[in-house]
Amino acid sequence: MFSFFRRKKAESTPGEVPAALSVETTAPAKDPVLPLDDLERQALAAEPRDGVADDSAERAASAAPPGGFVSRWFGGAAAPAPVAPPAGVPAPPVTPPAATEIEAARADLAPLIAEKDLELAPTSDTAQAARVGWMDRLKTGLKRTGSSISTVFIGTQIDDALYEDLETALLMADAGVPATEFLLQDLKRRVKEVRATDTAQVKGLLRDAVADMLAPLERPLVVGVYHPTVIMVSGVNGAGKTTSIGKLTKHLADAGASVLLAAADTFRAAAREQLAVWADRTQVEIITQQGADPSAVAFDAVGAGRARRKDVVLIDTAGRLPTQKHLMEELTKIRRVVTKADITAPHEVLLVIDGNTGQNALAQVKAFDAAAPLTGLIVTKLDGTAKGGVLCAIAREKPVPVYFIGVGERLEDLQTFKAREFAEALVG
Ligand SMILES: Nc1nc2c(ncn2[C@@H]2O[C@H](COP(=O)(O)OP(=O)(O)OP(=O)(O)O)[C@@H](O)[C@H]2O)c(=O)[nH]1
Repeated sequence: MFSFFRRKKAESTPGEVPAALSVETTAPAKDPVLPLDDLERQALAAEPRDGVADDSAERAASAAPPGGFVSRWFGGAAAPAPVAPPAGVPAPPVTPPAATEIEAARADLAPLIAEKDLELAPTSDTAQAARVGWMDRLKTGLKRTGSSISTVFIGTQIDDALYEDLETALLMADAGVPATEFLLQDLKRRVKEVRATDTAQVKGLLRDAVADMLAPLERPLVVGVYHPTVIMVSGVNGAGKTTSIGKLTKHLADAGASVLLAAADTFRAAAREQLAVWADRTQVEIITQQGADPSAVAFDAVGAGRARRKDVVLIDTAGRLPTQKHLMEELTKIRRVVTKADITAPHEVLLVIDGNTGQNALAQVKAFDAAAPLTGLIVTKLDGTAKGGVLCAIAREKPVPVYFIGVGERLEDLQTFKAREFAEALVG
């Protein structure tokens, strides 16, 4: 699910709900590669880039509230102006608002919320089929490797052997030791509580336990509180970043948001071309600069997003491995430079993980979070994996919200993560 708050027109009377919502119509991208024009360059050049305190550490700490699940912070209805302070003047501290302030901001914005919370719900029969298909394919994957959790419950006895088999099955599905131990204990408690007498009941209780464990990861991606909402997308090579950006762009554009893509993978020509294809398909603009510093592209894109009054700027970054220290540092730099272009940005830092990666996905979450604090995940390729249990490991050991799951290569194959559905697919 993502919530999309419409832009409040500057000329609107306070409290007045604009009759015609002010989201721009995205112009068809005739030439998908749009360099900054002179005026925009001058406007950006006029904005000092120096003297902005690096508040990333403070923000990293503050963006992780107890439990670590609230993935974003709001500046309230009156978001801080997205400009850098004059040179030499230290940046004002960016303090995340308290929960009550967030609620107040939401209430203020309520009349401006488009339609209501928009959800990446299946909009067509095809998408509905893809969703059903994903659940089937996840279950099939688990069966194929002989690690099906479901088969554990074929017998009738609730005994130690059942729990042992279940432990093995959970570990085989890459749930990891801490999550597996937690789930087993939780399950035993539930079994005792309801005095379960047959294994079918136990299976249902395990579904509940997994769903409860994953529930905190089910969070909406909110865009539209900031203009533009700047979303950085990171991940290892081939995880599905560009494809996911394409899919997300489609959903955002369908919801009426104007999107600007930034190809900050400046090394691989194919990566830029791939993003340009998605831009073309979804009819949005894209900023690319061959061979440029990725941070410079990101900086320019944020500036262009403001100048062109975009609702969302999506920054695609190059694939990198956590072991490639210099590339991880580059990610830190991109994030820092984005903050220089807009002191409130990036508003979201997403990590795309390949659902087939299993336990390594957890290591990726930790490593990327250390380089550029994460606010959300997109888990791809869940249409054919035996390792979906890793989400339990993430929930237990490094809880970062899962905004979306990828269940195929088509545009409509991006689904909102639903803990209960996932638990049902995993447990069978
Ligand atoms: N089956 C399946 N394939 C996917 C999914 N998401 C992405 N892919 C495929 O995975 C491959 C890699 O996707 P990309 O989007 O190019 O990955 P990337 O992370 O941008 O790659 P780099 O730029 O090389 O780091 C492509 O063939 C995609 O079609 C998914 O949810 N399911």
